[in-house]
Amino acid sequence: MLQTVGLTKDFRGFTAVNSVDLDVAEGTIHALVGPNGAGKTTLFNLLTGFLAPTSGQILLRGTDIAGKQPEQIAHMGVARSFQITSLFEQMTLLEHLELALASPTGLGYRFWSSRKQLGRFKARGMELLEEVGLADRSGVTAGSLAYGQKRALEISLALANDPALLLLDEPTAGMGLEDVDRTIALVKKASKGRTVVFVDHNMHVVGSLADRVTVLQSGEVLAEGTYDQVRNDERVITAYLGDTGGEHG
Ligand SMILES: Nc1ncnc2c1ncn2[C@@H]1O[C@H](COP(=O)(O)OP(=O)(O)OP(=O)(O)O)[C@@H](O)[C@H]1O
Repeated sequence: MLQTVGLTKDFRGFTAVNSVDLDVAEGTIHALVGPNGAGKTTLFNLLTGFLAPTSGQILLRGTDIAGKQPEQIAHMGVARSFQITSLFEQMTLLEHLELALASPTGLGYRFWSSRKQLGRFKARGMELLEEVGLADRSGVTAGSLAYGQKRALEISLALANDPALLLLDEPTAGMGLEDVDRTIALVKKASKGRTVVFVDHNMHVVGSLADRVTVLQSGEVLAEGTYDQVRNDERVITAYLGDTGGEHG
């Protein structure tokens, strides 16, 4: 589904992603982990076109998408959620979904689109809210949601255009235990029929979801394998013990 070959990103002489070879099989859930500053977010930004690579290839079902614009990559069936919430506080949940569903059509993100035009996305919007457990909140503004619900809304937005590849940047960051478990169940459900790549610092989340885990350190792949393989890997243990970030669980 997704392969990177020698993927590299330099920021004025500092190599944040260094010759990364990643192989994500179709239909799997793949975790990217690593200490703070390992290059996970930069890698995500490369995969989704928010950054252009310095060198290397990004093959999406065999087509090189390196250097393409985010919207071109989105049209090829890739969606992402962000580490920091990116919602419109004053808009209702259903309006968020309607706009997300309208965006790839001729309507685009036109806030002046008439209610009638957006209305045709209502049924699908409600289905998506149902999927993430927010159907009963469809008419409230995003600003009034609890943190965990905001993150669930963001996942529903990423799912709106039925992506073949879903990228989730720290889907459980800042969540309490209950929301974490709810999100694990949600991602499992959302992964049916698609490929998921996610970044998370919470090893409970990684162990519960990931078929494969790639461990990054200083921009390079340190280890790759199943969760049990990588967590028993000496190099991985050393990398984490050496990291004083302290949020890895
Ligand atoms: N635009 C930029 N310009 C210069 N350096 C950058 C830029 N973006 C990221 N970096 C550097 O690249 C390295 C990797 O950062 P990145 O955010 O990808 O790591 P990460 O693994 O996602 O970390 P975290 O777990 O803290 O989110 C860091 O040292 C960071 O300071």
